[in-house]
Amino acid sequence: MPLPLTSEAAQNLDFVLIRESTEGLFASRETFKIEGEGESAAAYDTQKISYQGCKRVFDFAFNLAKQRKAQGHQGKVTCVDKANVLGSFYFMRQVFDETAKNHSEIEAQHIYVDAAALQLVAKPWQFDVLVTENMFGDILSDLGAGLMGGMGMAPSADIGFEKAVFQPCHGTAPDIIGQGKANPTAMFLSAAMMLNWLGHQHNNQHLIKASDLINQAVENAYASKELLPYELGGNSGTQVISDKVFSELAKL
Ligand SMILES: NC(=O)c1ccc[n+]([C@@H]2O[C@H](COP(=O)([O-])OP(=O)(O)OC[C@H]3O[C@@H](n4cnc5c(N)ncnc54)[C@H](O)[C@@H]3O)[C@@H](O)[C@H]2O)c1
Ligand SMILES: CC(C)[C@H](C(=O)O)[C@@H](O)C(=O)O
Repeated sequence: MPLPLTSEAAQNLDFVLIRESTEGLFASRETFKIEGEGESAAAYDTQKISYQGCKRVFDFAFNLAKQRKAQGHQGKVTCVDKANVLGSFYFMRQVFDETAKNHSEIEAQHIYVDAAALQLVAKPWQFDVLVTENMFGDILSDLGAGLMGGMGMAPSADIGFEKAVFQPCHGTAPDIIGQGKANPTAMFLSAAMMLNWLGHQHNNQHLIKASDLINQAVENAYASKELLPYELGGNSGTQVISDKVFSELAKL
């Protein structure tokens, strides 16, 4: 893939960002309030960080790090918080430390979100699995997408205990609507993640194989050096990138 970071280490960039997506600051969408009027008015959004919400997302992060370690990755989980300022994040950090004790074969570390923003740009290859609150995850996942080449490159998944939704990280891209410039790669990679997840859920090797084939076709399409998406300064649009990925898929 063509990457914005030119350092040689960046060529081996491979981390997963896990975002708790049911609570955090976003939970306030249900309870938002404005008190007072005129110049004395103040708006309040309240962050919710629950023990159960933390526990399930941290267990998921450590289990993922374990699977990745078996595939040769670092075996490390980094909790991104702001525990030096907000009590809710101090609480979250305590649950992280408690959970880490049950996964002693995995290295556990913390980083404040502002430091994480710097480190994700300066040395992102130091990370393996990052786990964080909803709002921080919303912001850092776009940063992560930028590191891997842009919004059109980044797949994502919302994974529950039994059900999951897969979609690219990006939104509706209103600034490029109708121009044929949208990069479909994130959509293909999200579909591959979906097949992989379904394959593991249902113990179906065909689905896992189909997922591997899509990933390989995308990799081969970019390895050909024929593609440079608009978001990276090139002129490969939706049709060109799709055609190339389909033709690589047909060869596998
Ligand atoms: N997953 C989601 O449901 C999701 C995620 C983000 C934004 N949104 C919604 O989408 C709308 C637009 O939000 P936004 O503009 O902040 O974010 P966006 O992700 O739609 O766009 C951000 C930037 O990335 C570019 N981009 C996005 N997808 C691209 C692609 N496939 N190929 C090339 N470039 C791409 C856009 O052109 C834009 O410059 C809003 O209504 C927002 O709420 C939804
Ligand atoms: C549209 C918005 C609610 C959405 C989110 O934060 O979940 C988006 O920003 C995203 O990153 O998927």
